[in-house]
Amino acid sequence: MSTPVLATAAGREGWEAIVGDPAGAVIATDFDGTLSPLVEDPAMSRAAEGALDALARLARYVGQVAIVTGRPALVATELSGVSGHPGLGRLVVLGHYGLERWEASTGAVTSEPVPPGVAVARAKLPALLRDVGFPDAFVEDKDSSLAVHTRRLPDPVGALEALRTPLSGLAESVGLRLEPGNLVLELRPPGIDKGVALRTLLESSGARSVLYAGDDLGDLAAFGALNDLRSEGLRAVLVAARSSGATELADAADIVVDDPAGVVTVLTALADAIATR
Ligand SMILES: O=P(O)(O)OC[C@H]1O[C@H](O[C@H]2O[C@H](CO)[C@@H](O)[C@H](O)[C@H]2O)[C@H](O)[C@@H](O)[C@@H]1O
Repeated sequence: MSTPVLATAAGREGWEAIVGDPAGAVIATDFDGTLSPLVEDPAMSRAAEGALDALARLARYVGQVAIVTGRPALVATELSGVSGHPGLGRLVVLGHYGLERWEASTGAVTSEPVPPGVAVARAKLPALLRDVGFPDAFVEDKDSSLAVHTRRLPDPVGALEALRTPLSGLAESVGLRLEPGNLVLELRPPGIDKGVALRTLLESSGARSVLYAGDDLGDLAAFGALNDLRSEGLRAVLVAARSSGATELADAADIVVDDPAGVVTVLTALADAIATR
């Protein structure tokens, strides 16, 4: 498979660094919209065809392969099907934007404590949604955070906008942060994001290079951290999938693809390049 179009010199340097020194590389990818096509019901997300095989091929050569997701680590593990997948025995899943870490080698999850504000928000949320006219908004209770989805409402974008201010008020009143995503508003603990999670992973694995793929606003923090780390000498390839339509991410990427199938193509091309170097 041929090398994908790398729009920037920094991206080309990152790609060459990974191919030339795979043992020093981390391959990290978001789950929803990047490894798995977006679907109406979050419980129905599955890894795209070929995604796990592409990751497993890369895992033979690189220092670390990881999924960095807003999902709870065990949920992402289950939906993606990574547990027990051949070749993914060293994979890690950083869940809840880094609050949790699942290791394929042990099957164990480590996690930070959940702030008490989550329980208060959980109790107040149904009445708030009723009061503002969206009693049918789907609330995904992720234990450490609460995601209010509008995808299945009659006017998903209008509902998202109408819910932003009241949910922001609720989050603030209980010490949480409101984070927007693709037709979702999440009330989650402060101080965690994919930038912090990825930086910690890269430091602990002594990475000299990284490829990170994402699709949504929650991935901007990871892109930001990688841009900062580039000025400290890390080589990086930033991949954006257009799944969620977050143009900010595509604008900041070295490689832009349409969807998870495109991400699989990029991962496969990288594995091919390493295998034939
Ligand atoms: O960090 P990620 O792995 O991308 O997770 C971000 C959120 O993804 C999920 O919501 C998104 O995907 C759903 C399934 O395709 C879709 O229905 C929803 O509209 C999207 O926003 C997940 O449900 C959230 O918990 C994650 O935080």
